Amino acid sequence: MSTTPVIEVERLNVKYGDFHAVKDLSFEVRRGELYALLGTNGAGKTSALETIEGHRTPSSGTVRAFGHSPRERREVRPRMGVMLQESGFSPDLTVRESVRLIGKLTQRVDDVDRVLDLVALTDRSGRKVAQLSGGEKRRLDFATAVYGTPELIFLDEPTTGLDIQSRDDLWATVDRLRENGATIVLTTHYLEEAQQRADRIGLMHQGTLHREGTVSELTRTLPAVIRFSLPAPAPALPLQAAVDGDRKVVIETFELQKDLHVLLRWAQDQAVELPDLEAGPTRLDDVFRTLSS
Ligand SMILES: Nc1ncnc2c1ncn2[C@@H]1O[C@H](COP(=O)(O)OP(=O)(O)OP(=O)(O)O)[C@@H](O)[C@H]1O
Repeated sequence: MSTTPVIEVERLNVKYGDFHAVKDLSFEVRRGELYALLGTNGAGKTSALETIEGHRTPSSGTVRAFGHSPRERREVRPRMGVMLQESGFSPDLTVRESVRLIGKLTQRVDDVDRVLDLVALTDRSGRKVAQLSGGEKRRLDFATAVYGTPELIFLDEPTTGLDIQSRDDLWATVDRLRENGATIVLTTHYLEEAQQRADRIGLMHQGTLHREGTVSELTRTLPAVIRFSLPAPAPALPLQAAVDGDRKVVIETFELQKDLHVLLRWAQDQAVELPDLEAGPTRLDDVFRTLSS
């Protein structure tokens, strides 16, 4: 199997007139990976992805997909499925006509009924796009990415507007595609989805890639947190803590298990109850907050 990365981005810059939207962005996506490109609003994710997808020309830098420039459309386009934030299907087409059109535009081969079933739109196939609900439209957008089972799939905020069942269905489909070797590039503002699913994450802010790594690489630089309410009066705490005016306590620690043990032993010895006790590792949300702060 080839070890060439599926996507190689080197010092990519995207400018809109005077506005510098993507600044010296470099990253790679390896075959079979789920890479999540995350970031604050306006960070430049869509601009970067549109360039990789071949919809936009870089202001400078290089982008390669399967070792080719994305502008070599005939080489690259049939191998990549793209779910944009909005696909812009014609409102007058039916769902079935729209799905058939995906095949024509992408030059990928698939069975229209199979794809309709995959995105749970079989019973809407005769309906006009204009009559679909927001979630149904999003599932039709998903069809553009999965039609013909491409090797590389871009999902730009795929679950926005989807109910929980549709989200689960979408991720189950993505899991099956990955089992068959597909490479996925994801952007989402639902960080828990990236935390659960991404092999690696790139965090963008104001056009720049600030951090990159696995979830544990990104979160291990920040402390875990223990929280509880402290009844009054209470003996002195056994650990360094921040206590606010409502007697809510926050303990930050890099040794969660050890410090939790110390706290619980103290509470038992002192017969102190700890209402609202919760303890957990650092979440991606916390890493994210450090980006924009
Ligand atoms: N065609 C354009 N002309 C001028 N500015 C643009 C254009 N497209 C995007 N921008 C600007 O470039 C910046 C990056 O936009 P982009 O859509 O790439 O960000 P994003 O990370 O995808 O944001 P979001 O998470 O909000 O979708 C934003 O400030 C946006 O306003």
